[in-house]
Amino acid sequence: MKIAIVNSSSFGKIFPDHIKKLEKIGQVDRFEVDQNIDGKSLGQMLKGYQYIIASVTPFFDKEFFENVDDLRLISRHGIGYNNVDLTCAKEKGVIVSIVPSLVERDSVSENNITNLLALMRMTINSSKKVRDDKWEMRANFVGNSLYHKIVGVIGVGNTGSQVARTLREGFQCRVLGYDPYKDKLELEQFGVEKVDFETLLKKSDVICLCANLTKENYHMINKNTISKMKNGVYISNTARGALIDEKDMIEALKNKKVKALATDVMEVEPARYNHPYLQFDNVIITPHTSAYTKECLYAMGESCVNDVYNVHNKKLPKRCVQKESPFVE
Ligand SMILES: NC(=O)c1ccc[n+]([C@@H]2O[C@H](COP(=O)([O-])OP(=O)(O)OC[C@H]3O[C@@H](n4cnc5c(N)ncnc54)[C@H](O)[C@@H]3O)[C@@H](O)[C@H]2O)c1
Ligand SMILES: O=C(O)[C@H](O)[C@H](O)COP(=O)(O)O
Repeated sequence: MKIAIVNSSSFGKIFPDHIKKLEKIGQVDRFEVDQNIDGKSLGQMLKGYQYIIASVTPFFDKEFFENVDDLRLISRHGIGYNNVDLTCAKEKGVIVSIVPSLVERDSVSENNITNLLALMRMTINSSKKVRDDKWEMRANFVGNSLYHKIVGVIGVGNTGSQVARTLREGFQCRVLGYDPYKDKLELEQFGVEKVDFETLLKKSDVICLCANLTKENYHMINKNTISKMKNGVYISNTARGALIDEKDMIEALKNKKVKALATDVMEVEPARYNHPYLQFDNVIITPHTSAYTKECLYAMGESCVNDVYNVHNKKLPKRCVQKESPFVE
């Protein structure tokens, strides 16, 4: 048996005891590949592997599946599976798994709120002034309070519901939720008022993006939808970069329609130092690290190892995407 860990080997993301467990099943190899690697090269590189533990990149597309032979499982070290062509995986008999909901919920929702608070209180810029010996400039850092704001959560799943609960209980926010796949009652248990997209855009002081990326919601935050938002809205995105049309967001930051943006995710990752977002002081970018707490990463690794063991023992993984997703054709 051969197990490939792709783009997840660096910086201790997969813990040594997990590697040891995997080595009990077979040979474990690690690959670091460019996110733009073509499917054919990726498939040829991973030919002969039965199990892949995969990061958020690269893309496992049609060409990839055409070039692998006895692959059994792609275990996403994460929740978003937008980098895997599920239809082709299904045709080829490859199981695609993701980590159980609760594994990432707390760390990711925590980072959505952390980044949001850092934006609203200008924490990064004010702290930088102290390093630059400019304490006297403190009056430049009058922010906004998060307490009692109207927050719009787009995508009320694991992350979204926990963001909502924390902001409602902790910060006494009113939380509006837009999620076409969740009914009113489901949202109410998190204290979220179910609204349509237009209402959310129109009424929210703060918008938290927590939806999975699909063909339907690609660039859902664009010139048209931004124009419907309140002037001076704050946005925090921990879901996927491609939910936002970056060129339209840059325009909105320039004309101050959007007061500030925090994003942990970019349409093209890694984002480089010269990305146009970085011309703005009121933008915070974190390098896709919402899940990066020791607690969360350990549980993610554990889950991937369990998935490999389950498929190796002819059982289904705990969360098989093809079984549970409404987005599989
Ligand atoms: N930054 C990170 O490190 C990190 C970590 C975990 C997850 N994520 C991303 O965040 C996403 C959400 O994570 P989750 O655990 O909450 O997933 P989830 O599947 O529990 O929740 C996603 C929610 O979005 C909803 N949704 C789907 N399409 C929508 C649309 N067009 N408009 C509004 N809502 C829509 C779904 O119905 C679902 O309730 C993941 O798919 C992943 O891409 C990022
Ligand atoms: O979808 C997720 O859960 C995360 O975006 C992602 O998986 C982060 O972890 P990585 O794949 O970089 O290990």
